[in-house]
Amino acid sequence: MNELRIFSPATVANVSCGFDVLGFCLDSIGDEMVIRKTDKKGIFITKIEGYDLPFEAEKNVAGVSALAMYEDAKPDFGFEIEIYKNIKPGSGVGSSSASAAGSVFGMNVLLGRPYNNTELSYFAMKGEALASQSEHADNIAPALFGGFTLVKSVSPLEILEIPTPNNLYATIIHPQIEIKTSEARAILPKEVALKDAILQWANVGSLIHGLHTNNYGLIERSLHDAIVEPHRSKLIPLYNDVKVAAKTAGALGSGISGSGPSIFSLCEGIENAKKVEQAIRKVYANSAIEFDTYVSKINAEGMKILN
Ligand SMILES: Nc1ncnc2c1ncn2[C@@H]1O[C@H](COP(=O)(O)OP(=O)(O)O)[C@@H](O)[C@H]1O
Ligand SMILES: N[C@@H](CCOP(=O)(O)O)C(=O)O
Repeated sequence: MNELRIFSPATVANVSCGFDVLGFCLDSIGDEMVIRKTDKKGIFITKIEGYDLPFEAEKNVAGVSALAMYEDAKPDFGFEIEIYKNIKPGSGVGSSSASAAGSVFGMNVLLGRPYNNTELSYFAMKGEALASQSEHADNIAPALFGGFTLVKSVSPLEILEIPTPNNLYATIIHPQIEIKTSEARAILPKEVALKDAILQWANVGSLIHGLHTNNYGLIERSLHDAIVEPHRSKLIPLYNDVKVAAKTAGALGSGISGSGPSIFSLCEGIENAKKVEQAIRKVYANSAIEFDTYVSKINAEGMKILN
């Protein structure tokens, strides 16, 4: 095989209480990428459609992760990368991670799959660091593994796959403003109060237990963020109104998706997820801000090979 086209999914990182460690993979939003072997050695980004992004491999997250893997694999050929972007950069649903993870996923298939998903996450993290100025894998791991993932540690990289209750859906609203992950990280405090840390690790533990035991009530009671949301929510217009509307319409809970501005809600069942979508659309419909909404099953598979 010399060429393949992939679907590289969007993700929701953090999942309220799990800043930098928890994430899940979406089904209905993502980019497409074509990865092709070429005789000329090196990494070449040859096409980008959808958004204006750099073609130089060193300046594009897809190129940086590809170079990290290429330097390790040392093949006697090169790769061309085409990026068909649907996920707006700065959206908070893993625009950068879809590209950073997509290039290495596709190259790995063309190389005969020498790397496992954790190794691919390691290379992808190098690309993600270009966009966010930080090496985290909570947006990359779910794109590569699918489902929910927990990044237990980045050095050494250890990623755990968490089971997803069958009837769990996500509703996303993406207000069309750009928040760069690097900027949303820069406003966070360097230290946290012990009382907030206690709340947070109790919620992370109970959210993981709720996911393992299909306990929607426990998931609902765990979707709280005492540490990051108070700072970042100020960057997102109508944030609290969306949370209240989603809860009133039956969501288990809502939070900032990744570094924002997208807001996710988790819902039991597709009917609930669609009701929540209608309710949060009404919140933004009365504003001057353009927005998109999506309802998605949790994508258990992650990346998909299209042909
Ligand atoms: N292939 C790429 N896809 C998306 N963003 C990229 C890519 N390459 C470089 N970037 C840069 O990364 C930044 C967007 O990443 P980030 O702020 O993390 O947004 P998101 O939360 O949507 O992933 C922008 O500055 C963008 O120019
Ligand atoms: N944990 C990171 C996740 C960023 O995700 P993205 O989808 O906004 O790229 C953070 O919150 O900074």
